[in-house]
Amino acid sequence: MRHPLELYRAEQVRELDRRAIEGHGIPGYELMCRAASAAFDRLRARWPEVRTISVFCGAGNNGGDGYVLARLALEAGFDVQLIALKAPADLSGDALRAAQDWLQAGGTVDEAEASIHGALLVDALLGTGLDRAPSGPYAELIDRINAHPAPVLSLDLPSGLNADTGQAPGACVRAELTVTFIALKRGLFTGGAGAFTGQLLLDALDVPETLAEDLPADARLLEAAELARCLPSRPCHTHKGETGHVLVIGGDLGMSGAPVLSGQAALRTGSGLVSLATRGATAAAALAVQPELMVHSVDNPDALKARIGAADVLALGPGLGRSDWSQAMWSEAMKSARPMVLDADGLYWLAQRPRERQQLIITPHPGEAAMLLGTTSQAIQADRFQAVRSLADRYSAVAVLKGWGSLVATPDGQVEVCPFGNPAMASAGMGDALTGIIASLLGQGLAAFDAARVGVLAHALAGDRAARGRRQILASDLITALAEVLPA
Ligand SMILES: NC(=O)C1=CN([C@@H]2O[C@H](COP(=O)(O)OP(=O)(O)OC[C@H]3O[C@@H](n4cnc5c(N)ncnc54)[C@H](O)[C@@H]3O)[C@@H](O)[C@H]2O)[C@@H](O)CC1
Ligand SMILES: [K+]
Repeated sequence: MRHPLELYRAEQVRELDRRAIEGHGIPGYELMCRAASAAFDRLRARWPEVRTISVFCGAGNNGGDGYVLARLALEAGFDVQLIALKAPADLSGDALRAAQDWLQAGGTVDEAEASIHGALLVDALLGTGLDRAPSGPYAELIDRINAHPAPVLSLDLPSGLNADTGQAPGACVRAELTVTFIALKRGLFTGGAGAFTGQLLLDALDVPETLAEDLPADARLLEAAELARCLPSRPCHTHKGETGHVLVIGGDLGMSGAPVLSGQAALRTGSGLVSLATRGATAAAALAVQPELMVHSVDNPDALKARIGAADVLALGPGLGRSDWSQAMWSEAMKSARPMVLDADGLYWLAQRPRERQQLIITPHPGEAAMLLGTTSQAIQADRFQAVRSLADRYSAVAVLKGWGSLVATPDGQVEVCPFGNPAMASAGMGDALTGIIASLLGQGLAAFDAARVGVLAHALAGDRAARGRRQILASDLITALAEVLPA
């Protein structure tokens, strides 16, 4: 049924649960038992030496999963401590039945304050039902779990994480392994989620293949194989005039490095010709760094117009600045109908003077996204899916929202999520490299959405390749690594 790359909102996963129960006659308690059993199998595979566990159960069905897992572990001869935030008698539905079966099997229930004695902690406090920041005993218990030295297995979601947004509104469990059920929740892949999930595994609970028919996924995960799929191999007679001429426009005084990085990235991604249109004073410095670039000193709009006439694709914004020169260059470039990637101060000018144009890709980080949508970066991060859709809609552009779990959206609401990339990439110039990669792909004939999503993917994979075991990499390291991740 669901392709494993398809991502859903919590409400859609509830609908899948409902269809399994009502449409296919699989009782809710049976699903709960399958979930617990799948998680217990993973627990034993991951921590084969562990025989003592502490299971933390909340008041809903996530807690029910915990009760069933506790019973399965008890029956398998484990020493099981169960700490509950609500007395079994106060539970309802399947969770109540799970708790009754636990007690029937001889299990006991500790209160929230009990000292924790497991060598492994199973987090079944909150799942997709989270509807507010944990407080009181929930927040205290989450803090105690995180302070405890034992590893944590989270059921369905790390408790405290919002399944839709990937944000934790308050305390949130930091798991070493998360086993998620039925379908992938979109919030597991962006925002702050990576800090909480640890390794992530999906178990679809053997529900019928047809369950997700007529239920379009909310978003889709990018996979590495897309690179080879979207970048066909080149015919033997390819020459440099056939692979797109990229013009990078930027490099105000003191900012000549940014367009050079974009230009280098475009060259490495496969552009045959890459030109820079930059300020007279910085042109010589740019040329000295990378002789394969064609560097033009452009001091007025007419000079830029001539350069645009010779190019196939524009990358507008790297180091563009906010001076009169910057504004004049921006206005001239925006008149052209060439496909364009707009980044950095190019986005600053767009926020000042919103306008529509065909074939536009915008690549803001959360701060720039906030500027474009007239809000704060906290508000952007609070719901990145909503933000990237708003950007694409408001600017009639393909929008890339950068940051962990980069998102790419079309104006009609399609969203793809990049699950690659790493914290060693948190350094200056990474965005300039991405701009150059995407512009290069546009120049090689990819449609705007493909150029953006495959560009984000290539950038993240090159970042992962360059980072292997390193704390920090430079944008130039990533650009060099592009050669290793792009198909020949
Ligand atoms: N049949 C099903 O629907 C299945 C559900 N499953 C499990 O059920 C979970 C969803 O169950 P529920 O919808 O009962 O939701 P949860 O178990 O996630 O939590 C809901 C309860 O927590 C309370 N709550 C929400 N936020 C809180 C907060 N910050 N602090 C304290 N309490 C809070 C709610 O008021 C409600 O009582 C899934 O994540 C999954 O683990 C699985 O067993 C698979 C089958
Ligand atoms: K949980």
